[in-house]
Amino acid sequence: MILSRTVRALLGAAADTSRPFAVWRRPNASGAESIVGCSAIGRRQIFGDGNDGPFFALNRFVTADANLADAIEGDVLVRGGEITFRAGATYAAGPDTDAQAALHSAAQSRDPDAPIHADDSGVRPVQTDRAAYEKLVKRAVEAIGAGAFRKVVTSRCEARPLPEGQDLIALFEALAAKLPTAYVCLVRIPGEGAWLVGTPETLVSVRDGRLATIALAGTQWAQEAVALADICWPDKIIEEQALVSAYIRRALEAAGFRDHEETGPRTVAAANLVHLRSDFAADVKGEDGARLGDLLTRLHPTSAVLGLPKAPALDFLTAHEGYDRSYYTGFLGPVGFDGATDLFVNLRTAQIIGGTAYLYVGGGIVAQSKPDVEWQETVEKTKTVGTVIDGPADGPAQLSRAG
Ligand SMILES: C=C(O[C@H]1C=CC=C(C(=O)O)[C@@H]1O)C(=O)O
Repeated sequence: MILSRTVRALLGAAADTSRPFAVWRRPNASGAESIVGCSAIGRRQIFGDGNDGPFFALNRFVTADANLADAIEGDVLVRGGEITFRAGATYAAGPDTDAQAALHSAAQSRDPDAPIHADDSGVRPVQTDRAAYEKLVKRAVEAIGAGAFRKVVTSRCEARPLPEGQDLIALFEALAAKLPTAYVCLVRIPGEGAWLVGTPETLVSVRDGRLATIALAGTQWAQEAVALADICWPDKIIEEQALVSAYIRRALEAAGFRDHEETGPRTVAAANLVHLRSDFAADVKGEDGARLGDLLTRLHPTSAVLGLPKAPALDFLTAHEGYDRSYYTGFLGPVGFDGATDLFVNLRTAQIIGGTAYLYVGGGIVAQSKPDVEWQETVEKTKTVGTVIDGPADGPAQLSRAG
């Protein structure tokens, strides 16, 4: 998937004029879609009254209200390669406002081949080295042993330099080519760098009157060629994933979606990794949004990114994790875009500030977890986005080994 020169020029003009944009390729889709905001990032309610998208939502790991997100307004949309501009309640082929006209004219005079960079400003996250991460995991296992919680998801950040003059869109295209089944997106936020994401995890999707969510947990990585169906999971991981499924089931029921369907767990591939995944679906035809908003606030952050029970797990992370996750393990995605809302957990992700990519990675810790294995799991997880940061794209990622 290669963005057209016209779309490249539009996104480049947005970057040059400090306007936020998001460009994404949905799982198994061939083309990309985009939203460009003509104003700075604002705040929007995702589900509920007054939600008249489209906009692109971004929420942080720690948030007072998951249903109230940072938002890139849908002032300009790109669908099927076609650019349209918001004109009141509809979209037109040409600009309708002065801000849209200014963006359009900046796009027309921009060299489409000129690279698009991330701003060099933004708060750079603190990195955690191997010794400190293993100490964190050991501490988490001790807290579980002392009965503080059953599971906690610890994480860390690692910086990698980008090649000189690296183009953000080239990184996005390379990642999309590598990860055909992931949700791949690039969000450029003036003053805060950009996020490059290749996530396997849907948080909530609502389209055609159906709601879908998943419980994703447990990680193994490649050792030798094994068919997905033949991959065995230790009891520790089966229990860890079952905890996440139980948590999602409870959230669905508490929000009033009692007649939901559940399938799985089954093994799924995500780049060089495999996970256990259960799928949940419910009929939401005629919903006014209140129950969906309630569900979102119950789901986020799920026990796949925080732990269980949530409150003591968060207290532990606040006290010991030692850095700000920012949008990592938050969620993002288009809202009210062609009548659908698709939110994904911000995993397998890098924040790019200037010429540096900050990779965020983590893993679920339970009573039997071993610090060195948990460290290795985070190293394996850096490879999902790291594959395009460290080298050129060479076709879709293959699961060659499992263990
Ligand atoms: C927290 C991450 O992964 C989560 C999602 C799938 C599997 C996970 C695990 O095996 O621990 C994590 O819960 C991450 O990739 O940074």
